Amino acid sequence: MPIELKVEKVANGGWCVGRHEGRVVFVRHALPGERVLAEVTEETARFLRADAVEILDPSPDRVTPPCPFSGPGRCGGCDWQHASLAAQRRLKAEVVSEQLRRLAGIDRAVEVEEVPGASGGLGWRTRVRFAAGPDGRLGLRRHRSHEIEYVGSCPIAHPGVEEVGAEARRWPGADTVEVAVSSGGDRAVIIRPRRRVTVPEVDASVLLDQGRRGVRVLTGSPSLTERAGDREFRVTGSGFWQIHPGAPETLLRTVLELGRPAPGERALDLYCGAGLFAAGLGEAVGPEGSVLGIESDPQAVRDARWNLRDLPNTRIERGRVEEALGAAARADLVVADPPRTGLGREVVERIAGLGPSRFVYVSCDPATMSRDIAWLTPHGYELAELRAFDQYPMTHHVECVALLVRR
Ligand SMILES: C[S@@+](CC[C@H](N)C(=O)[O-])C[C@H]1O[C@@H](n2cnc3c(N)ncnc32)[C@H](O)[C@@H]1O
Repeated sequence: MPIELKVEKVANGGWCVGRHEGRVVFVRHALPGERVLAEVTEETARFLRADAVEILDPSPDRVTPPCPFSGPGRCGGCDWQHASLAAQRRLKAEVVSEQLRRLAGIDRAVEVEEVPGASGGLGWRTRVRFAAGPDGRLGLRRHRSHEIEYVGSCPIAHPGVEEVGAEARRWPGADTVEVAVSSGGDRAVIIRPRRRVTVPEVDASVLLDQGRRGVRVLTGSPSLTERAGDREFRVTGSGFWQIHPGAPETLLRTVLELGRPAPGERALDLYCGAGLFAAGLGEAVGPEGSVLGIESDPQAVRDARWNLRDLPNTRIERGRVEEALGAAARADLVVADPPRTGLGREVVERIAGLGPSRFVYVSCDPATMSRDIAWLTPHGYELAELRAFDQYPMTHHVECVALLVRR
């Protein structure tokens, strides 16, 4: 039986908050201010989760979703297809502000900026990992489910991903099939096999089999070429690279603007991936300065070392930041771009112990970022600037770049 809800404010993670018989309800497919009928999808003692299945009073921000596969019980890839792009950015800004206030005690108005390269919030995703069903058909996972929504196409995928045509083929034996297009013009298909895969014909220059024993090249070369500014980066297989085409340059520029690396300084790039920020830092600090990048993925470390081979002042250390940071001595500037889980207390304390005058925190989760900022505050750091970017339109995700300075 659906329940009737008056939807209140937005919450982190693509939910809005309502109330039912004294319990909080986290509701998807709704917008603040709406009255909806919602189907309960999960019930705990403290809260309910629900999907809005009928909109009784729609918000003026509601639009017809551009994707025919989105909606209650359908593809779980997007959260805000039913909101205008302006409303999505407003909701994300509210979430970042709220997390900073609640978890770090900081009152700050936030504006979420557009990232160039995604007209109307569509056609931006340069890497899409499809799940393969038992018959080899491809689709995307439903929200909080292993079930697959068999999408004929994905409107947030970059046109190059769609041109590969992977969703139109069958991939018997595959577990997942990732399609990646690079700014250097490569089109790659990376297959994770469940058993022997029968590979269909697709329009890709690179075909890789990324099994348990590493990357096996079926066609082309094992790596893609990405470009940011006037530099080229090698990224092997499904190694990390920002998935919005405008993100590498936007983030690199913002990191350098906020961090202001100066000639002769010592900088760290934690969770450095293929070396995007380390490259910019290495150029800025010059031959008298130095940059240490730390990264745990062995293939990303090999890529970063290759990408920075013309910058002898940069060094990449392979290891988990939690352990490898112990060997670092002092730093003028620290840049960190951790996964969604954030830094954690141990890494926060190690960073503070290095005594940088500036710390630039690149984060894809405003909750863990705000928590880490709260842990940095007693060490004498304060939030000086914050930029937020709509790097994942149609989803609830938002990218922040925060500058913390030592008082
Ligand atoms: C969000 S990506 C950032 C990469 C890079 N800054 C970029 O923009 O291309 C995070 C990176 O951290 C690495 N990573 C994850 N956990 C780590 C850890 N505990 N220590 C070191 N690196 C880690 C991942 O392999 C990934 O390359």
